[in-house]
Amino acid sequence: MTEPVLIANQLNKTYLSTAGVQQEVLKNLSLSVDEGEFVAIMGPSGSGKSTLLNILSTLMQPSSGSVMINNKNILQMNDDAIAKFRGQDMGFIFQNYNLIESLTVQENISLPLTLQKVSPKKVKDAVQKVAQLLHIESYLNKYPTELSGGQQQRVGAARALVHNPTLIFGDEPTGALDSENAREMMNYLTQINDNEGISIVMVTHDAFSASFASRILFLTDGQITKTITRDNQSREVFYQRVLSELGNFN
Ligand SMILES: Nc1ncnc2c1ncn2[C@@H]1O[C@H](COP(=O)(O)OP(=O)(O)OP(=O)(O)O)[C@@H](O)[C@H]1O
Repeated sequence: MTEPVLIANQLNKTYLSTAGVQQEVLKNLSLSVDEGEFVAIMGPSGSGKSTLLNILSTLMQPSSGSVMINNKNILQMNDDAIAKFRGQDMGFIFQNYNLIESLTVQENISLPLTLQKVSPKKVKDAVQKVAQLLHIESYLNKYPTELSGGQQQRVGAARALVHNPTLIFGDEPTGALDSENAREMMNYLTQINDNEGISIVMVTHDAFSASFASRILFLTDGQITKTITRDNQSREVFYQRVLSELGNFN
């Protein structure tokens, strides 16, 4: 039986506006993600997707509720333990890549390992391996500004993967890509999910990207109002299903 890598229980999040008005953005939301699962989170703008992802990935605290990752309660860890945990167990892929312009591609990808004080030889080997997988070996010595958007996105993905995380979080990982690069990124995520058993939790508004997931959670007003699973359907058939579900929502 597969074990859950992530269990979120009864999450609530309330923001206080500058005018002092409280807004409940997540409402008693619970979910779990199994080892090796690929989960997409969809929903209308403002439904709480990014807030949920930020809480699941330790970047934000909920108002109440708990989050367990690999059997550890991440809300009870101190800042040092959280930083170490993020560095070792999690990978992040964002829409805007978050690459550091003054560092080369090689240095950007190395960052999670350098921060963990891994030996230079091991860092080099790990970067080579991930660069091969993502077909970016030829521009390891370039700077991010010399690359196209799709290339930068692949470098961001390489950095998310270089330390062998057990869980990858993506916030609109194909948001800035054209359709060809989006397809390539999703094929790549599918490959690491299938071959390395890395679990993926991804927020997207894009039906095409979501159709690569094995399960899709639809969020409305801070609650999961619908879940669909791909089971043994082809991606193409699942894509049609996602489109029709989105039609029901909009
Ligand atoms: N830091 C914050 N302070 C106050 N309100 C916030 C904050 N972050 C988000 N919100 C509000 O919480 C609600 C949910 O925002 P969130 O970004 O989680 O939604 P989303 O589903 O990811 O939206 P989108 O698809 O537009 O990115 C919105 O109404 C937003 O204005």
